[in-house]
Amino acid sequence: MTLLQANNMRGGYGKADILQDCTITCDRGEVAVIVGPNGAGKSTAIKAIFGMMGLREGEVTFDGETINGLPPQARVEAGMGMVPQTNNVFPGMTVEENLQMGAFLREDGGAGVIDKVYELFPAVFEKRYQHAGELSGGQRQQVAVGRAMMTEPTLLILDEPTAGVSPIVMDELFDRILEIAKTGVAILMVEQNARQALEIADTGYVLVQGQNRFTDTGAALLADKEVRATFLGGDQS
Ligand SMILES: Nc1ncnc2c1ncn2[C@@H]1O[C@H](COP(=O)(O)OP(=O)(O)OP(=O)(O)O)[C@@H](O)[C@H]1O
Repeated sequence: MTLLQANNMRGGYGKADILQDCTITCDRGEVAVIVGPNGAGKSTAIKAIFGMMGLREGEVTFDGETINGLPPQARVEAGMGMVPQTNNVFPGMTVEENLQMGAFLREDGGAGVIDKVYELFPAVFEKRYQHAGELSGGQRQQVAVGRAMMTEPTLLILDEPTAGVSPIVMDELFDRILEIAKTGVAILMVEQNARQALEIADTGYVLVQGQNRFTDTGAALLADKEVRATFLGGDQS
């Protein structure tokens, strides 16, 4: 049974449907990446999957249960973790406090998990007593991912984790994300850096006007002439 199955999603803000029959799935240990032009509905798709937006049609199942009616907090309890695109850390709190905030659902306070997060992100460990607002963009993203990991999610959803970071920092973040996937966590990620993201994707979704335009392995999408020409900025290798 696939961990996340979001079938035929239709919905949007107000009267307009941004998502038009959009289907996204993601399984344990798999990296699924959603790419596509600006305004295609990529962020909207993951908002719907996380319960931040209702659907007019379609069904989202998680771990075998239909979760359409559940609010985000209940989805976190069910095993989803979310890293929003912006405002994803508390700048006036220390790094460690940020991580502890991520453990709000845990009865054990997350003591053992914080060590795992520090192991995954040594730079975060080094800065643990600094205010998150003082960190570089890449380090802040690591804290944001670490915060989401504090509930030990089975599905980690990331909205453009590499926005505004340098290529080196992007590679580093993708390496960490792959490491998380190797532990069996399902990763669902929206990315502007489509080429680099598809390189690490087991499955890629090219979304256009709220619909699946292409769905294939990351490698197959990177090799597809039309995808390259239309969505990956030309035919460079
Ligand atoms: N809260 C909102 N209220 C109304 N319309 C919205 C809202 N958020 C997004 N939209 C609109 O929905 C459409 C899809 O937006 P969305 O952010 O999902 O696209 P995207 O593919 O993630 O694009 P980008 O790469 O630019 O972030 C856009 O036309 C956007 O203006």
